Amino acid sequence: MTTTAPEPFGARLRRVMDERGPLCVGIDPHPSLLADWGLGDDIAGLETFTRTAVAALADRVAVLKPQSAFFERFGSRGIAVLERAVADARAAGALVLMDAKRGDIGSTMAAYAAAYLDPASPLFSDAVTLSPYLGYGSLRPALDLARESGAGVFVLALTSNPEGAEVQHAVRADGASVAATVLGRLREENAGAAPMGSYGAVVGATLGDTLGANGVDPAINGPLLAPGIGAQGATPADLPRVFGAAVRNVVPSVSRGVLRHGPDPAGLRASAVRFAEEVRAAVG
Ligand SMILES: O=c1ccn([C@@H]2O[C@H](COP(=O)(O)O)[C@@H](O)[C@H]2O)c(=O)[nH]1
Repeated sequence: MTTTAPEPFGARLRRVMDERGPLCVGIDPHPSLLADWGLGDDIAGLETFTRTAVAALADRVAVLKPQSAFFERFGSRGIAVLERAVADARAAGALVLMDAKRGDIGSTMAAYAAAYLDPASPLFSDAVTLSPYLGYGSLRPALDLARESGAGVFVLALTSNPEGAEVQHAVRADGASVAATVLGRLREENAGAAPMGSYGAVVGATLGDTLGANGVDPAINGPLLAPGIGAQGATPADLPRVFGAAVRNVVPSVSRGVLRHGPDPAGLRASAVRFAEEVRAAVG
């Protein structure tokens, strides 16, 4: 029996970015948003919020990014809502990036990889966010399983929050910063991939021109998830200054900035369209 290799995440992402534009919308059911939408801070509220957001957006944005923490806080019933959201979003044509920021020693990392990157898992997603702070090499089980299953990863490099710099700009004995080291490893992982690799980085849209000032090159021949647009103060117009020539691989991400326009599905869609237009105007 012959089996066909799955199409790599990088190729699938490039295609949906070309078709729909590169916007990623986060599904972050904050307690305050549930209240604003007239919903209870309970499992019924979580379910209505999530279904509404997915139904409004999954047939038009490139990527939906559920924030796992907001589902985990409801225990197993929250995870069931998350599983359903992943399936519904993928069925409507969006790629799902599970924002779980997992990272652990290699043997445990293999279990996290099985949870998100094994197609047999109920939480299988097109990609997952990973934290490299147990050492980039500890992520190997996830990197290998992603390659096998045609999934992707986004490794934290330079996060959008101001506290990240003290760790990420720290300089190693050889003079390279932690962030530049993570980006360099991803560049190696993506070498030779076309149209782009499946190993992405998280680089905040909030960073202004600090990348250049710190000698960090975001060109990794892979996708660059850029959170921080909207509630954290960045705008699509900031993207060229942050990313320079690598801006073509940027997946700009906004959560509360769109979700605050719910619960009316038309309001959510109109907001996503506005952000998408601003991205197109800024990036081309
Ligand atoms: O550097 C990072 C990495 C991840 N995030 C996540 O993105 C969303 C941002 O939500 P907004 O409402 O658009 O501020 C959230 O889930 C974060 O955990 C990030 O902000 N920065």
